[in-house]
Amino acid sequence: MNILDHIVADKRKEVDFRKKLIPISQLEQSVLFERATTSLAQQLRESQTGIIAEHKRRSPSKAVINQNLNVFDVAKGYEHAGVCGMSVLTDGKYFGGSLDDLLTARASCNLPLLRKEFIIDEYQILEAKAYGADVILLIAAILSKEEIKQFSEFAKGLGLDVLLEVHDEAELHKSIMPSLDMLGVNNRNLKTFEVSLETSKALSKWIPDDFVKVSESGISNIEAIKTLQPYGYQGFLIGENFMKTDDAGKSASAFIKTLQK
Ligand SMILES: O=P(O)(O)OC[C@@H](O)[C@@H](O)c1c[nH]c2ccccc12
Repeated sequence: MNILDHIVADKRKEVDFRKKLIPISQLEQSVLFERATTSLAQQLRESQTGIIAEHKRRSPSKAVINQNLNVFDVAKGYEHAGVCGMSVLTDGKYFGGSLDDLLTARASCNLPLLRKEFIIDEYQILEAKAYGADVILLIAAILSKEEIKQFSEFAKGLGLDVLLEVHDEAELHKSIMPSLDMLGVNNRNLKTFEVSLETSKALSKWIPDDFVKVSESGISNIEAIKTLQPYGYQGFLIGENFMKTDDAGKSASAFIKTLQK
């Protein structure tokens, strides 16, 4: 089994347990369930910079990135920096995140929030909504075409944007459907952790213009963005580069200022 198989196997157990603990009716009673969401896709279309900044404490590929920052400050800092949206890792076992992190980010800023999670069940989409997300991530590598359709339509019904993540041509071809807002190309192979911006370049031509193109992972400098923009990318998901510093918001701010020059 590769790491992704392990994550998904653990996730199935976790979701089964959560379902027993908190019934859907309770999730639907969250005040946030009625909140009007903000479209990240729209923000990216209107932006010159397109930065989606992530909160990530650790990852299976890098071990600890930073355990010392608090989500409330990071969210405020990112908002202040002028990012388009924030991604919040909610997986606990492999990334050290939680749904509480999402809630804290929601309480701290008005940015569109992406629930960064390994979604394998509609229940997790209801959780995303109940904890203040505006966007969900769907990962093509762990879902069938039918699941992508079912989950994305379900999310759209709740007013959430959908970012669909792919890593190769086959995943992309099975995924293109009208219920998605953004197509993300992950430069990191989640099975081997290899990172290459070439992945974004190679796949861009297969992404129809009606989707906002997002390049994810391994972006650590302005040059990477300048290289990817001509390929039609309008969104750039950056985690480690900001999170590894003492002040993620400040790093994002400096990055965006340089990008605007
Ligand atoms: O820290 P980086 O290299 O800037 O990457 C951020 C983000 O793209 C990455 O965390 C990510 C992309 N897709 C995922 C799916 C699950 C978990 C994490 C991810």
